[in-house]
Amino acid sequence: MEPYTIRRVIMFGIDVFRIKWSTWFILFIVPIIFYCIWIRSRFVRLVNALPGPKQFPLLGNLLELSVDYDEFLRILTSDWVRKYGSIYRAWFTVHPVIFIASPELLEPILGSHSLISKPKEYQLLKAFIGNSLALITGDRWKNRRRLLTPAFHVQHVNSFVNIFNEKSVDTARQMEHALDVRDELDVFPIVTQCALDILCESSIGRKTRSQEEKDLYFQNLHKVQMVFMERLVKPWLGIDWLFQLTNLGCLNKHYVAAARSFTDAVIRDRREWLKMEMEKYRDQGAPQETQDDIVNHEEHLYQSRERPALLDILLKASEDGEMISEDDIKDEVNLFMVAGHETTAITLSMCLYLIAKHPEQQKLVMQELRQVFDDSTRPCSVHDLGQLSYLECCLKETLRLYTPVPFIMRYLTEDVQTGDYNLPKGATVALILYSMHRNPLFYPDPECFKPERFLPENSIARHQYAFIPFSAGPRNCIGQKFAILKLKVCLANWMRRFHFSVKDPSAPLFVPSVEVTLKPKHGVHLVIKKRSAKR
Ligand code: HEM
Repeated sequence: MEPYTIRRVIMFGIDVFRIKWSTWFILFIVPIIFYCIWIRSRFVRLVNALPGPKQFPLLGNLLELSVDYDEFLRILTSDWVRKYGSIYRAWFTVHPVIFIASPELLEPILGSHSLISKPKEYQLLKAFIGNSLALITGDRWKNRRRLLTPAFHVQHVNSFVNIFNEKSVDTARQMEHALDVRDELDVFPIVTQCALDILCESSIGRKTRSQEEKDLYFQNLHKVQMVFMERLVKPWLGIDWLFQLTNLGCLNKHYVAAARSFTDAVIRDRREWLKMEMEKYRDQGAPQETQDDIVNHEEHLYQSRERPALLDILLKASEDGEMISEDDIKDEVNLFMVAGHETTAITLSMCLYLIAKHPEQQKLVMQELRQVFDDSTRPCSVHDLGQLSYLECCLKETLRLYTPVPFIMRYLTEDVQTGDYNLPKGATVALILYSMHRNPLFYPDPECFKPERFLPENSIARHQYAFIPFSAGPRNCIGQKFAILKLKVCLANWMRRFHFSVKDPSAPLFVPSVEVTLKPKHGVHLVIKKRSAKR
């Protein structure tokens, strides 16, 4: 070999060696140095000052949490609360989450007007609910919340009682038909449909879509939530670009598009209806009609009882040039459809289940219903609903035992002192409502269904944050009043028509499974008998 060539080979070898070392340095040494500095940082020291399971470098507690969802939730909501107490931390690789299950400890967070940010975990739902109220923060959230709040004012919500009556009676008819074939029924799907129909009519639009479209919507919604849980349990799937490359990422795109197409169609229905109404009006009024008359009529349509509150407000805001785009409207509608129907469907199903399991409490509810309605199946009025205080206790006890939203999360934008701990800015906290609602300190014999806990005389001494199924503070559930009214109407209408029981009363209370909201894992199977002598 020529000396020149030998020299070049040697130089190349040295270059490769050099490149290799610099690459090694960048790939391994620099991250290790960063890691060593970070592990000694104030943030990590404060997080690790909290009790919690021993973590492995880089992996954190991932090995213990690489289990199926039910197990994952059992560990977080039960095992670790019992082992480490009402506040503990767990590491998801290098991302810590601080879990809190005590009213005193979560009050400084939920009660604060500045701690309203949501952590990155919620962004996993962004493809589905985009920049909707539940995901945005800061001034954008404040403005949007201000815009939507009037749709949930008491008078407005009260005006939906007729729809609640009509839809729940339709559902009662469906139950009756189903009973011609069998006496035991899984009420969860039928109640879920009722909840969605109510939401479509009262908040979003007059029409619900066809049965096939609704079924498809439910299926896709379920799949979107399963993907969300999968990404939560497997943090590497939380990296968007990586997720998009996976098969699950492709499937998710399809599920999201299919679920969103249902709500797009609902909005389209609404717009078409409005256009038709305006055309009808123009055809009737025609030549002497002034622009003012047309605007007044438009106003009338927006305010009419036939027009749904929420979508009206959004459409009107977009027409008035407020900061809400067509995509924002779609995102908002998607959020309300899912937040409004799933939570109420689970509460209704579980309340029926608990009442079916507890004949004594069912008798007490029936006594109260007879006092208010005699034996009639007439529609409920707002006044009637105010008198159903024992039914309300049953509802609250259901929300305690089967809290539909078991976790809520916040991102700390500032340090927070709670109890003996200083929680650092930048941390993610998960408030475990499900565990807090089963704390024997506030609820002796917590697994038992005891609606009397919520009688006023038994609630006075309880911490105001010990029962918060609708969350609390500035970012609480905007649909709370709507939900309570809807739940009461449905239950009052169904219970006056049917007696509910379970086939095997000695069977243990079933295990719920969790997606974003709590779900009955194997449905809610009840024995239903028609009550006699209705007027
Ligand atoms: C039993 C029924 C319901 C329960 C238990 C429930 C529970 C909750 C909870 C715990 C939150 C707070 C979530 C968080 O902080 O991350 C929330 C927020 C929300 N809920 Fe509900 N909800 C119910 C019904 C409804 C209904 C009927 C609607 C609408 C029609 C609704 C719309 C919303 C919206 C839009 C938010 C986000 C509020 C914001 O971020 O400003 N919810 N809900």
